[in-house]
Amino acid sequence: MNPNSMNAFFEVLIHSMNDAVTIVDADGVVLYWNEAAERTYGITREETVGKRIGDFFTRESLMLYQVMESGIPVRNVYHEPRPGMHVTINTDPVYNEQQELIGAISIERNITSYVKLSAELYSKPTGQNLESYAFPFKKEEIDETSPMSTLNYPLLLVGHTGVGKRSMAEWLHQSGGKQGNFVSISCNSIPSGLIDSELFGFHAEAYGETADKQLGKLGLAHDGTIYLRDLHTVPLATQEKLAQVIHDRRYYPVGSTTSVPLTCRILASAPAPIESYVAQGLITQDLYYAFQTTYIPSLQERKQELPELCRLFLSQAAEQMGKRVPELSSEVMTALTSYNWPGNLPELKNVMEHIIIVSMNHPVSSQDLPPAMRLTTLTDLTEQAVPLHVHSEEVERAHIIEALERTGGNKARAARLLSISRGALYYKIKQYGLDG
Ligand SMILES: Nc1ncnc2c1ncn2[C@@H]1O[C@H](COP(=O)(O)OP(=O)(O)OP(=O)(O)O)[C@@H](O)[C@H]1O
Repeated sequence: MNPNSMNAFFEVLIHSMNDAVTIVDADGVVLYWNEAAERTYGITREETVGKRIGDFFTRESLMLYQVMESGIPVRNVYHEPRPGMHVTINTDPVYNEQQELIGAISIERNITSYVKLSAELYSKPTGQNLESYAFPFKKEEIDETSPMSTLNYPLLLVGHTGVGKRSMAEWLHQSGGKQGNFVSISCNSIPSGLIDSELFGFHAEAYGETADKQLGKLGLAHDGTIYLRDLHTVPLATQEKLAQVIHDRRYYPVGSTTSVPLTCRILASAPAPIESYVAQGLITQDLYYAFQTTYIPSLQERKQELPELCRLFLSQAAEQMGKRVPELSSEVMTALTSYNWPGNLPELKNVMEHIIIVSMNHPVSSQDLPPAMRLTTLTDLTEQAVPLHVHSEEVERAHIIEALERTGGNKARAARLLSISRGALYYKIKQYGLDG
């Protein structure tokens, strides 16, 4: 394909994008200004193309100049270009084949509707029970006949650490109207030699123990639910027995030749991706297929629920500490949404507790967040005064006049404000005939 056709494709691509695209040459002169940019800023292509970007925008243009100077791209910089409009910006320098700088591209994603939605969801209580609302599955969404709600159906909850598997299991137990206990067992904390008796109990005669100690966790969960956390750490021989128990719905206490009926529901958890644990032989095929498997998404896959979860954990922490539940500003919600949450719900809980401890102001600002999740804003990146070289001559002249007026004619201070040397300012004052 010839390069001109390729250019035609790129041009259509850029103009059809929903993100605002600005392309400037190495002097900051606008080469491209797509339709989304026209919509976002209310300035037409005809007005911008061929002009210096600095004549229209200060901070945005500075970022383009900065990446051209540093050669380092910037990602996900948050900016509120006008009140109520929220964007995140990616900017990259562009080089030709000889590695010479030829300009820069900035792509701005308008996240206003998302930020507004988050703020709305955060501020409008739904009137539902928060605990259950905070689960990735809604009670009414779970079909009565689905394995998730069907009583006594063994269910394996798969997901990364801290996604809420245990809470989900407890909720299934409670909402299933079980009479018996919810008994949880962390399989990786039990020495492998003891796990069988821990689960199945043992025959009193074989060990001479008291009657109370005969019951294993399966027995203690009579008419209730047993939750086996980290199923993949159960020794393989015990896994085979468990698969058999699920199949027969009966089990043998250790040392006994008489089987007893299984009267509880078995729920278990394992990390994702479960298939790799099965492939590695850490979970036997028999046991894996004895369960229905349900994937619990990580927090970064269910960010739409962040406002609810924030509200839940904030109110829990506030109640514990006897404090008021603070408002979260849209800037904070944007920062929380941009973060990836590798630690899932416990990390979110922790951050909400941190906010309650440190926040003195209402609403909470992004400064109240732990440093790793504070937003980089355009203002952070472009804090210094506006250097003169970003503007065209006409605008440059106006800026010099303004700087001189602001400093009462003090040329040294005006030069500092414009980020140029005093000598350069004298030269420009003369060039623009401002010395009369
Ligand atoms: N729906 C919910 N409502 C309230 N708190 C919740 C909810 N879901 C999870 N949590 C909280 O999130 C934290 C992590 O949840 P949980 O212990 O259930 O995760 P997990 O996936 O079982 O963790 P692990 O991988 O360590 O076994 C807990 O503090 C729990 O109280």
